Amino acid sequence: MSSQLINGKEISNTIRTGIQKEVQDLIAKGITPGLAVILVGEDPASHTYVANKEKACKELGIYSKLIKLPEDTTEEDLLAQIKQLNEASEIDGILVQLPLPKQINEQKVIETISPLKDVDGFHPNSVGKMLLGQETFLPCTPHGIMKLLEYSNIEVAGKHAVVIGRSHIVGVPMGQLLLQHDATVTYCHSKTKNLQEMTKQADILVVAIGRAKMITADYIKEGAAVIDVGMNRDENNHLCGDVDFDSVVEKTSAITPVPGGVGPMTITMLMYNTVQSAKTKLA
Ligand SMILES: Nc1nc(=O)c2c([nH]1)NC[C@@H]1CN(c3ccc(C(=O)N[C@@H](CCC(=O)O)C(=O)O)cc3)C=[N+]21
Ligand SMILES: [Mg+2]
Repeated sequence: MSSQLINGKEISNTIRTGIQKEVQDLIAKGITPGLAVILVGEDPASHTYVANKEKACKELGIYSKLIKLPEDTTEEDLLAQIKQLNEASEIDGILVQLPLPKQINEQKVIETISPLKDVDGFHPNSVGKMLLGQETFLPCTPHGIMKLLEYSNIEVAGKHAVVIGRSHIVGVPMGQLLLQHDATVTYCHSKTKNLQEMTKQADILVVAIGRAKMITADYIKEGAAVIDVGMNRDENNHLCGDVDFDSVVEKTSAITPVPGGVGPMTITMLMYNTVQSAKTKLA
């Protein structure tokens, strides 16, 4: 079967063109959207993601403020920084890059961010609203995946969607958004028995495990759409996903690559949320 390559880079660019227009309109009205990114420590992958976020802001005309803090930053100092940003009128969105060093309680950090500036959609206030189907900031990766499906004309309603992974950042909200679009949703995780039996029922399979190339052809139903959230390094230090792309591609009707699939969409939806936040300043 011939498979559709879901080009996240291209879909991102299409959506970013629309966002750029919105930014220009806001700037014309005296409002420059602003995003603050706090990066604690020296994790190289985090530095790459943050650099990509900065680049996207620059391209779209969004003001970005990067705050780099040392690995040994205290929780108290980080919370104080966040509180300042909560009050800063030039800042519409606050993102604290995860994971954080072990001396810092992530949940406490997330709950300190003003829900009005929670462009990651991780605050309990945002999570609760999402669960209830109320308007709020949606978490960027699951929201980006819904956009990939939409722009690729992959129907969700009535389909069996299987999500592997139950993180608060990806798996759990992913299943919820798919449910809201009328999919039948199954969650799988590390304690799931007979994972292959589950995934072989998926019309739409979303993989967010964090293990390089774990999902091979044996896990895939013929004609499935496969979305790979993984971001790993293989034995040659090349970026790769959780899906063994070469093994599964022929069985799929559509599939995302890594890189160039979900990653760019995560950043695009962050830009989207930041602009949505800035728009609340309009009279
Ligand atoms: N508070 C918070 N919010 C996040 O949204 C968040 C986070 N913490 N911590 C880490 C994860 C991961 N993440 C990615 C963003 C962009 C790419 C991305 O741009 N990927 C490119 C390639 C990147 C590369 O070249 O290494 C691609 O897939 O094409 C990947 C991963 C956001 N995250
Ligand atoms: Mg993380």
